[in-house]
Amino acid sequence: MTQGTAQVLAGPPAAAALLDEARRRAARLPHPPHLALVRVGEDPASVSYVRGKAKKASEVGLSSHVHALPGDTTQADLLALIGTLNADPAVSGILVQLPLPAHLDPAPVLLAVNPAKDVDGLHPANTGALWNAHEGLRPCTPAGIMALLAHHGVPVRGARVVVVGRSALVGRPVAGLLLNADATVTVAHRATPDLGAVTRGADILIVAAGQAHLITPDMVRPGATVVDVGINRVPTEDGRGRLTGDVHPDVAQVAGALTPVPGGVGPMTVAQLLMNTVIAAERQHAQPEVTGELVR
Ligand SMILES: Nc1nc2c(c(=O)[nH]1)N[C@@H](CN(C=O)c1ccc(C(=O)N[C@@H](CCC(=O)O)C(=O)O)cc1)CN2
Repeated sequence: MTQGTAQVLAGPPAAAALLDEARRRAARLPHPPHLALVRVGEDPASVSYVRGKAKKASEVGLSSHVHALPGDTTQADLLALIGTLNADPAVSGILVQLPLPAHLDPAPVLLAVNPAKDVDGLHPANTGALWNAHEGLRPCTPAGIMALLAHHGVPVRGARVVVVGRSALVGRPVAGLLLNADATVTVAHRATPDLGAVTRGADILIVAAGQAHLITPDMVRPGATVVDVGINRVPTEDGRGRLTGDVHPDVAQVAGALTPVPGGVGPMTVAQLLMNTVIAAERQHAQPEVTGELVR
């Protein structure tokens, strides 16, 4: 039972709209915004994501450079590169691809990025701004989810939203963005007893738990909007593997609307990164003093 009745909330058209806006706004700036992509090691998924980000950047008129560091790069060398990129006025945005190899501690690395260039929105200055509803750069997947819902006309204001997952990359920041948009937000996680009782209360259910098919049809209110953020690679007979989400395909029989995996939230992450780079470049153009090492 994989063919359902739920409306498909497709990512590509929403991503295309965001990319069009990024292209238009970038063209108004005196110089193309520049995105520095930092990757450490050769994790195949990270190699592919960073390559995709650089390709999309050039499609919307941004310049980019991939700083590919060897897998045995030290914390000090990585921090030194970030310092150089912070101080370079030609660099509009800096993204450090995650996860980093196990010997590197991501917290000081994210803290080292100038918040004005933090196009991943993960510096505490930006996460604090998010939770206080102040201006700042927003994390890409959460902001992409909000743009996806808006593109497909899903109202958030006043909705009961349940977020499953509390990661720094998705669960926590998307909860903050939803609160700022006047939703009533519940965050559930692995210690939540009777998860189904919580998720059945959702008008909008956002699942970023990293567990394939965690959400089954009995856990979804009929007609609810379900956003599947999971990207799980499951083995196939040909050995190539297949992507599947955190939401069981049969949920399409119950939900009113559902994001597919692939082709749902994923493309929004990259589009939002490029939009963030344009926003960062616009602010730096208006306020050149924040581009150096002054702002932490
Ligand atoms: N510094 C960051 N690291 C990571 C982030 C992030 O936002 N910032 N997010 C993820 C990975 N990611 C981007 O980096 C990402 C994941 C998925 C997609 C995507 O378009 N997925 C496609 C399927 C792609 C495939 O076939 O493999 C889809 O869902 O349709 C883009 C970006 C972790 N790291």
